[in-house]
Amino acid sequence: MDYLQHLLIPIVSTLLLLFLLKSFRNSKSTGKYPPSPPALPFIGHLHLLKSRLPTSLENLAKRYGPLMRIRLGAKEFVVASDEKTAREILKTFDADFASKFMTGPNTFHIYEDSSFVAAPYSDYWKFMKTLCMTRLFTGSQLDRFIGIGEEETCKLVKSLLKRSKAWEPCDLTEELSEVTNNMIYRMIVGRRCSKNLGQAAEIRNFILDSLKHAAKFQLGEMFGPLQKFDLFGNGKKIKSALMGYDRLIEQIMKDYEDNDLNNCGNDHEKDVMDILLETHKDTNAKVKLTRDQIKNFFMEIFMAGVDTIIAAIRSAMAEVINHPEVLKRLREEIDLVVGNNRLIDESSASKLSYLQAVVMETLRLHHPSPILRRLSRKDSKINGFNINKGSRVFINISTIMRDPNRYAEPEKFIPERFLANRGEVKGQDFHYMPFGSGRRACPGSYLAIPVMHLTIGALIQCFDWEVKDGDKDDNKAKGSGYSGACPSPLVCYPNTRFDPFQA
Ligand code: HEM
Repeated sequence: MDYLQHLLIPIVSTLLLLFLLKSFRNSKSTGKYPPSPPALPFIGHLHLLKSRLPTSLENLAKRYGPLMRIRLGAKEFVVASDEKTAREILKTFDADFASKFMTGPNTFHIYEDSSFVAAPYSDYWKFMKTLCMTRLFTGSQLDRFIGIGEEETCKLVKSLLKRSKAWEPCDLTEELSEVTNNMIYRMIVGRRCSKNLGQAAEIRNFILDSLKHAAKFQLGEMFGPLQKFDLFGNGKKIKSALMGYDRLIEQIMKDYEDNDLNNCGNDHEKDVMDILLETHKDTNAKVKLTRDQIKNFFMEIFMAGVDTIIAAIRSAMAEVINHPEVLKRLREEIDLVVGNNRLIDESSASKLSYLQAVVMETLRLHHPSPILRRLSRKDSKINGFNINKGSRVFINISTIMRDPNRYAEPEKFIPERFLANRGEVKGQDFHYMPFGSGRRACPGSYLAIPVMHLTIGALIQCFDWEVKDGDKDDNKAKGSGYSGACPSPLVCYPNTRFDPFQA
């Protein structure tokens, strides 16, 4: 015991001294660095994050301003919470903040340093982003994806017609989950595997499993030194789920390779896997893609694309069900433009301005991924404050998109506000940026928007909706975690209003 005391006293005193020195240094530089709430030793400001991350950060910003510093365990963050500060970071100094940082318990990732979504601003990231914007998610691939979207929407409507006939409730979130997952899967590997949609479900299960165990890491465990000890065995479970995914995707890749992937000539016939494997084999390509990078890219596309779309459609449906006046106006518009003898398709959806306004308002009020991340690549000055190279930056778009100076009654669902002022989703309005902005903006917006129009349009055109337990859905994000895209169940009865297959 004596021995232990002799050992502990100097360790604790040294740590305390280091902490006091650091606090003193920080307090001396308050004029130059963004303000920060008082921190506790070791945990920093973790104790101040009492609700969902975006809400906690919003509450702190009300006291400490639109640019503040916080510490979560061992890691320091700068948090931007208003339009002007966001514009500085995402436009004026976009290149200086074009890197990102990994979140989550990375120690257990099996494709180390292969991320695209969290990659630093590197040759690999630039190469992949250009590929996304020129071949993977635009042009003929976008046309292919919209065709897939229309087919999957038809399947969804047929499945709901059956439920309606049997007066069975359905969990709309679950139904949307299958449809959206199939869409992304078919876009990626549809040329070879479109018949095997069981594989799509398997991939989703592995990825969901890994995310479920990752979510069990407490913020303190995630940002502190405890992560590598894997105290509760969640790291091991993450690894095991990722290995399951790896086996499956490896098998799919081999199947493509063994079956002569160069079989199809133009991009219109290729799927995303074709294009990536072709790039992988191209000896003249600017960047040599590794197998791990391809596998990780697909996993990240599932993560970035599936739950965001599900969460957004789910929130839109709950809002429309909760607001009968919105439902009525939406339906009148659909009936007028599409008529009552065919199912809505993409070309008619693009003419429905109220439907588009409903989607825009949903993404403003219920954003599935409410915090943008950046990593500063050099020392800079934002709002007159110093930001050091290597600072991790959070941009709280959930707060920015509910700024009362920009939006009257910001907590209310009012699609009409986007009729008067159409706005746009490409990230040039820094008070409305559901797909982010600047170099790191979302490359999937061109896919997501038409799918949302199509699906919501079809659900409103064909069914009346009744929430199973009560009149309304509370439409609150249930996730306490990081991304916010935790779509909760929406159990309701679909009541057939129009059957397009009998028309
Ligand atoms: C409603 C649906 C979606 C929403 C709300 C959404 C939103 C976002 C946001 C806010 C970002 C971060 C942007 C930034 O930091 O400036 C992002 C990044 C990204 N999204 Fe989406 N997204 C959606 C759908 C999709 C889809 C369907 C795909 C692909 C098929 C996709 C792929 C990506 C990728 C790869 C990134 C990382 C880009 C980079 O780091 O350069 N997203 N998304």
